[in-house]
Amino acid sequence: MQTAKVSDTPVEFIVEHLLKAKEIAENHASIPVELRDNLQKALDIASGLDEYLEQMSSKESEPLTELYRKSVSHDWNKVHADGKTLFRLPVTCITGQVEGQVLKMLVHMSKAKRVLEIGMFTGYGALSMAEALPENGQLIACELEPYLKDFAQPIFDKSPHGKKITVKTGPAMDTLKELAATGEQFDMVFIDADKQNYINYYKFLLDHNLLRIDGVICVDNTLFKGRVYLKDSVDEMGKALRDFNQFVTADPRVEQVIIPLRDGLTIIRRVPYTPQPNSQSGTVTYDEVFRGVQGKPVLDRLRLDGKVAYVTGAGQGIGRAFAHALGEAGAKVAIIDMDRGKAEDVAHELTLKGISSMAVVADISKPDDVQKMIDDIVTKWGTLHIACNNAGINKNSASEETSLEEWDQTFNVNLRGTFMCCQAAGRVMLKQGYGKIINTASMASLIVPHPQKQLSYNTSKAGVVKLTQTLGTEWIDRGVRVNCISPGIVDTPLIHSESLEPLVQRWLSDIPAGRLAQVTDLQAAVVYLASDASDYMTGHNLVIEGGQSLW
Ligand SMILES: C[S@@+](CC[C@H](N)C(=O)[O-])C[C@H]1O[C@@H](n2cnc3c(N)ncnc32)[C@H](O)[C@@H]1O
Repeated sequence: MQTAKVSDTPVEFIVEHLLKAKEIAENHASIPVELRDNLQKALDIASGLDEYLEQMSSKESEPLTELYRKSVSHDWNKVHADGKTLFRLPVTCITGQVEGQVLKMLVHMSKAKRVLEIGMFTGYGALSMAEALPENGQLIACELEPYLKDFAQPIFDKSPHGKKITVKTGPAMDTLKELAATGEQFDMVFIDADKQNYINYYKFLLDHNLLRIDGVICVDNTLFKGRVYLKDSVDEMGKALRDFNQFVTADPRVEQVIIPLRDGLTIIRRVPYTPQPNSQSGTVTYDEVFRGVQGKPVLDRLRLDGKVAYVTGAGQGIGRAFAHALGEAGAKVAIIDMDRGKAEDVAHELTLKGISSMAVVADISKPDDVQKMIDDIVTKWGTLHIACNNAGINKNSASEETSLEEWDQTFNVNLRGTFMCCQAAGRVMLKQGYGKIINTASMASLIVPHPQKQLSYNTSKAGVVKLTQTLGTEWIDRGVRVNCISPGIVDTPLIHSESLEPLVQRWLSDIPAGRLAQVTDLQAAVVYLASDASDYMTGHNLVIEGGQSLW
């Protein structure tokens, strides 16, 4: 990678001055050898830094390499002399590999979906950030010079991430006004344009809510060759950046840090700022609605970090989806299934996603298995907060022909098994004064699904609802909430079996939503019922059936 020939960053200036000092020392025989040695050591440390950072940071993608090469070999003086750009663009203004990698990391870490760049140049920073955006992510790049949009676009087009980038040409402040007028908001902003306007861009972003709370602003060149802190430095740009840094430091709406990378990169986070009551704060009501319960905004109250959960029947279908959802929300999850292979596969899936997980084999119709599964979880993770009793079976037969064997099998798993799980989990939870039990009931607890005949299933699921209501009211004053979820007809491979496939069309005509449920339609509900956000809900049957029970 080509290094800048003209000093541009504090480190490059340090190197330049050390080289001069070394030259002077070499021309003066009276300079002690010790001083020369120390100068050389300082020079080695300073001059090796940038190269080492480049070597030890992830390599850029091919489109970025091409973009960099094309940018540094372009004759920008000629472009300006030919009247193609308003200003003469110095090639040193390109964001390089290391800073590009930092920006990319920040997009990943902040989980940004919408990014704004102010000052694109040839698009190195824009493409670096776009590479970290999700498929549906969007980056808007503001650039004064239309020439640069035409320069960057062919390389953006070669990258699978280029389609996420929209370039808006013209003065950035005009674009910011347009974006504010349409109520746009961003998760991350990179300010890297005309230095004198930094403060105006920053103020506009915060004053017009263009940056979401907890969003991040990265600002380049905030050390400006060291001139922001050098006492004898008086040039316009250095002064603009010094004023900018001071303004940000005094702004209570943000937290910030300057990283001494290249010419200085400030990272600013917009914090949930609450002015002191009694200040000139108008009619703001400073209660939990405003601040969030325990200071947490509503989505944070759905998090399950530090919680221990289990899901029965988690080897496939709804249970697997529940286990993923609880894990994604932060819980450790025990995958319970009769089938060891399936339980281990799902536990492995969770581990791949960085979720703590364990596979437990249990037949929940057997009391010893149920007790052992609870003991295994408590032994491994010390406690249990969330019990998701989902395992169940469904057998079809005309009622006049339903055998006692079918009835008993269904009830043994669906109702007796669920009761045993509730009881064993409940004993741990009542002791600690906290727990969330979520049972899987069914829309069949409310209506009689047809034309299939499933008396024992329907009756057992109605029993699950009554079990839930009874436990939910009996245990809530000791901190244990019990609720259930009643899914409609869920699109699983079973539905597409030879015997059931012909019924699908019939069911669809009974469903206002016009489609079967996907297991993912149920995931948010289990997280809600498992979280503190649902603490006032107990004994509830949460029906998710696309409206089917209403027709
Ligand atoms: C330091 S370079 C940006 C480098 C770029 N972020 C990258 O990743 O390589 C500054 C850019 O800001 C643009 N610029 C300067 N004044 C501007 C303004 N008022 N509005 C929009 N862009 C501006 C310049 O044309 C130049 O391309």
